[in-house]
Amino acid sequence: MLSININSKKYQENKIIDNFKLKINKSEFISIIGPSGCGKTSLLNIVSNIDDDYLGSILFDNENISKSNIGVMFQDSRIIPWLSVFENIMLVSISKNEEEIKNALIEVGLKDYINSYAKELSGGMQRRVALVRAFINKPEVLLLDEPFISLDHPTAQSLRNDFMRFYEKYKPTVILVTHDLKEAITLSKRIVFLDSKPMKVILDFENKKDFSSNLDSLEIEQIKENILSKYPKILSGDIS
Ligand SMILES: Nc1ncnc2c1ncn2[C@@H]1O[C@H](COP(=O)(O)OP(=O)(O)OP(=O)(O)O)[C@@H](O)[C@H]1O
Repeated sequence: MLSININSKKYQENKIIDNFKLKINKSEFISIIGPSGCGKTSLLNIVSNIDDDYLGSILFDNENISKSNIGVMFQDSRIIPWLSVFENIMLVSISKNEEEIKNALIEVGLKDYINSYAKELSGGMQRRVALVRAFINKPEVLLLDEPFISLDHPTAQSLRNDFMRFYEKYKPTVILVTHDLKEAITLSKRIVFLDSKPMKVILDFENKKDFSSNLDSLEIEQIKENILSKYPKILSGDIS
């Protein structure tokens, strides 16, 4: 279990998180939706150990999260442009297993680009490299900050499919931050809606849909409409 318990997070005198608690089961995939500025990125920074300037504790399997293997994926791919695709993955790989890296790149359709410079790839391909990088060390916890944003619809859709294949294979505990309610409904069985000042959970929604459906299906649209009509308070200008 991932146990998030943040008593306080401040930037200077501005307290953005106050007594926030969230428990996520092992291998559970949750989405987090909340208004801009409520503290989602700050939360991911704390869980991923990027930020240790807070009061509270983050435990995974009852141990401090700093002992866990954590993967991340952000809005931008954050790959190194002057290294090859292969070198970008090798750089972060713990096992340094060349065969494994090549197979993972082939699995996301980058067979012909393994030795290309990362800067030569399209935005969608760069995001695939970031996807392989996020999973290459078989993380126990995977944190995603809008990883499918700013891509055209088919590219985003195919990246989501690749992502779900890797998720099913390695089953990490996942937190996905997104503003896209349909994306959250399509990918995750639990959606946590937040509000701001300070950050708090306003709805912890269990998504009981059949997980084979795709984002453009009528079923997903209907679940979205149901959620929005049943819980109008979660409506914010940031949800699409
Ligand atoms: N380094 C910082 N210094 C000061 N204030 C910060 C810093 N980082 C974030 N904040 C403030 O903390 C609050 C939460 O920011 P955060 O980026 O975590 O929100 P968010 O929910 O991820 O927003 P968005 O959806 O727009 O990405 C905001 O009011 C922001 O201005």
